[in-house]
Amino acid sequence: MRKTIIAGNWKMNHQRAAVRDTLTALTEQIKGGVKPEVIVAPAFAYLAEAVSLAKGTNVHIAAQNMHFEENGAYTGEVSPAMLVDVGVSHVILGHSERRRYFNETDETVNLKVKAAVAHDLTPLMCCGETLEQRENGKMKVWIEGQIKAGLAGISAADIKKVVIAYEPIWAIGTGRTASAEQAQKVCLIIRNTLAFLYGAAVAEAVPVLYGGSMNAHNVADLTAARDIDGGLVGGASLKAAEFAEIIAKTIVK
Ligand SMILES: O=C(CO)COP(=O)(O)O
Repeated sequence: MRKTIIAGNWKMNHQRAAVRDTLTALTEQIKGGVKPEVIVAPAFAYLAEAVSLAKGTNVHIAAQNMHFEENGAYTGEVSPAMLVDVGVSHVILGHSERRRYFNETDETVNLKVKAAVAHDLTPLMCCGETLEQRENGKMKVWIEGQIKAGLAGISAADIKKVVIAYEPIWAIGTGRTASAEQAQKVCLIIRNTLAFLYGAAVAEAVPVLYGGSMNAHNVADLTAARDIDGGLVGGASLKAAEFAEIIAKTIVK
């Protein structure tokens, strides 16, 4: 059975007081036994504080990015070892905003996925197509390419430590969610690509999440789909009550 995961990507939102208030309220609201695994990704500045707030609760803390090197002259960067050192357990890699605004490529994403796995950090590797690619019939080839390139050199043993997030760029922050049918179709493409690379049994074990305007109204529909194993939630994860509702309505198959 695959894990079901709901992850909140806070992006560049929430300063110290809001991090504290939201995490405290969230852990309170979901403490009575939670079915999906819950992850929250605050900004770098608050990771240590978030880890200490989440200690002893069922919320895991993720970073939103990292460098692939251990240390060195990389001004402004944070290494995998530093994330582990502060108690972070997961890391979002290759988000489309990082690809678009910070020149992330499949090659750098791949180096980061390898580094994460080597440090026992669980990577949430993102992929997703633009509206133009979708409308031009290029979605399948694009997604397969992102998965293959992002996972190059990752062994069958290590892929079991990886989570994939399908985030169609046209659905992020737009209020325009992919329908459950559209999202399932792409998550199946991803699983078939994993099966091509690692065999069907291994592919069945890898969680594939959907992200893009996910909310309390659409989460049940989306997570009921066979190959959607949870969500990577942006805007709707910023308020504890709304995020807790999403978690509560997630279908764990
Ligand atoms: O990018 C996302 C999560 O990583 C999705 O963002 P929204 O849920 O705000 O569309």
